[in-house]
Amino acid sequence: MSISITSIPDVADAQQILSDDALAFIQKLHEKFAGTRNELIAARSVRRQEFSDAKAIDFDPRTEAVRTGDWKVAEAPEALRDRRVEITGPASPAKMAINALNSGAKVWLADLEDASTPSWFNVIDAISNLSAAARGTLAFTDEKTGKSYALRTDAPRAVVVVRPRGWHLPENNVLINGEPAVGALVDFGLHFFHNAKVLTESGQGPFYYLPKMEHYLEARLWNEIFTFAQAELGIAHGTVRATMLIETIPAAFQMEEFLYELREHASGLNAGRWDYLFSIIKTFREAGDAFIMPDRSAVSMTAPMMRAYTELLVKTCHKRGAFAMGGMAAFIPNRREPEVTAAAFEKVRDDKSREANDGFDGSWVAHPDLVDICKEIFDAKLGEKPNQIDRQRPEVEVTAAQLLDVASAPGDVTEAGVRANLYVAVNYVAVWLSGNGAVAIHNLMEDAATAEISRSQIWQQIRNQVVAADTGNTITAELVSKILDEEVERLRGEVNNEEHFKAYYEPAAGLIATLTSGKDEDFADFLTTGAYELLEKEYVSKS
Ligand SMILES: CC(=O)SCCNC(=O)CCNC(=O)[C@H](O)C(C)(C)COP(=O)(O)OP(=O)(O)OC[C@H]1O[C@@H](n2cnc3c(N)ncnc32)[C@H](O)[C@@H]1OP(=O)(O)O
Ligand SMILES: O=CC(=O)O
Ligand SMILES: [Mg+2]
Repeated sequence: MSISITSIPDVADAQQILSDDALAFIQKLHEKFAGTRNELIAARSVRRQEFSDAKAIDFDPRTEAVRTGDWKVAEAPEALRDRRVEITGPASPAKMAINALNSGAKVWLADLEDASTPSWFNVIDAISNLSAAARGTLAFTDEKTGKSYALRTDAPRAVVVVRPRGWHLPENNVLINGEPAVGALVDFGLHFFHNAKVLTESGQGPFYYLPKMEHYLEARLWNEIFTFAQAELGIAHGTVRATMLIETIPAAFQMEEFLYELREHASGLNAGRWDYLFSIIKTFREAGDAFIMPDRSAVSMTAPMMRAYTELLVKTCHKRGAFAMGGMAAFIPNRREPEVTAAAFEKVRDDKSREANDGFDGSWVAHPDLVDICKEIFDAKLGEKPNQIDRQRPEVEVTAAQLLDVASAPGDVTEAGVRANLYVAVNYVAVWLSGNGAVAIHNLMEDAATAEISRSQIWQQIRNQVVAADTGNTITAELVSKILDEEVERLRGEVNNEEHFKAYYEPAAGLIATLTSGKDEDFADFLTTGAYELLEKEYVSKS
């Protein structure tokens, strides 16, 4: 087997990050694990069709012994015993990495996933920033503003937990025998190769968040990867700690199995609510009325199916000695608009209070100005304790029917909701193509997961001939196409820069038009797969 790269991105230490030794490590990971990854990805769509045909999923009787057995995950290392507030955000640009590390949060989820466009520049810049952060040398001067950024030394910095790409995305800039590498293995492998030892020696470690898994065999694969990588670099078995996102509907039926598979490396589970909603829509997209979700803006964490999901997650984690981590409230403060900030603070306060009261051990925030609110709420709940893993929830009993009870979610499907979804989906993809994987739109954080909900809802509404509650119109491909044209024109006016519009918004609109058609052949498993192909095109910039 041979490994090559398409180019060296314009990042100061890119040569070193892409050294022969580092690439040889990626190649070994690929040789050992890419085949299994490919099989597991292929198995997803077979199972998805079965779930949709059955209009149901159930707990697997074959793994009953895991669910009833007496076992626990490995004890948390000191650096991960207190996770009451975690800030998420991309690891590139460096200023965001520094802002996150300095934010006062206990943990920084350094994101190469939902919040990141995986351009070659961004991937290598992220690894470069993570490497400098691990060594305490990360610094940055913003050429536009002249502002300098340095790591704080007056107070503890956030512990770094890296989220590699989901299993589905390739890395087209690393070729193994001429074929694209697996994005997740490149992200995991480069961070591990360069930083695992340094982090371990400094009292942290190679800590990861694992996204978008659909089956416990995918967790088993990660466990094998960790075991191999540790042995290969002479790092003690069990040094890696991974928090798995439960953010697909099949995964909700396998929380115990996920923790069991990774028990020697597991830190906990996270309730990734946005991808979870997307996964419900995706899995049951043609399964009829019982799975039609109300407008995205109407679905909240208090909907019965979301309560069932989070209650089961807390119960399962604490039974197994693992952390239960809350998810992302998408409301974003705005330093220039105090009333927006006040509204965001109130909504985030409600969200984090519910999570703390339910027994979560900590939660996520999307912006540095939200760290104090989350911290204050968990401080009040935890008192002197670093977490509330000792709080068992024996009273919680969650059935398959409750997890799948989409019909009870209050709210309607409206044409206004269709319009909002189209606006957000096109706008987000355009920003993504320009190199930013997260953006505030109408005071909400939008990232790959939230945009997935927007585009998949429309496909589902067309396919199931849903009637809009506000206009009485049936949502058809023709109606969506008309609204899409109107929203694209609106965006053209707002962007007010024809060159920029043509470079990013036109390809984004084309992609969204295809993905929302309601036709089987157009439902892509992931929006970012098509967007990634567009990234390759000449008119889309590298950073
Ligand atoms: C579904 C999920 O997976 S959720 C997890 C994935 N999503 C995310 O991680 C999104 C994280 N959040 C963000 O990326 C950003 O907050 C955005 C894009 C939503 C908004 O960013 P901006 O428009 O830059 O916000 P704003 O202008 O208020 O930022 C103020 C300052 O805070 C910084 N900042 C904002 N959010 C973050 C963050 N998450 N991490 C680090 N710094 C941040 C900005 O860089 C800026 O710094 P500066 O003053 O030094 O220039
Ligand atoms: O990754 C988190 C989510 O909500 O999706
Ligand atoms: Mg997600």
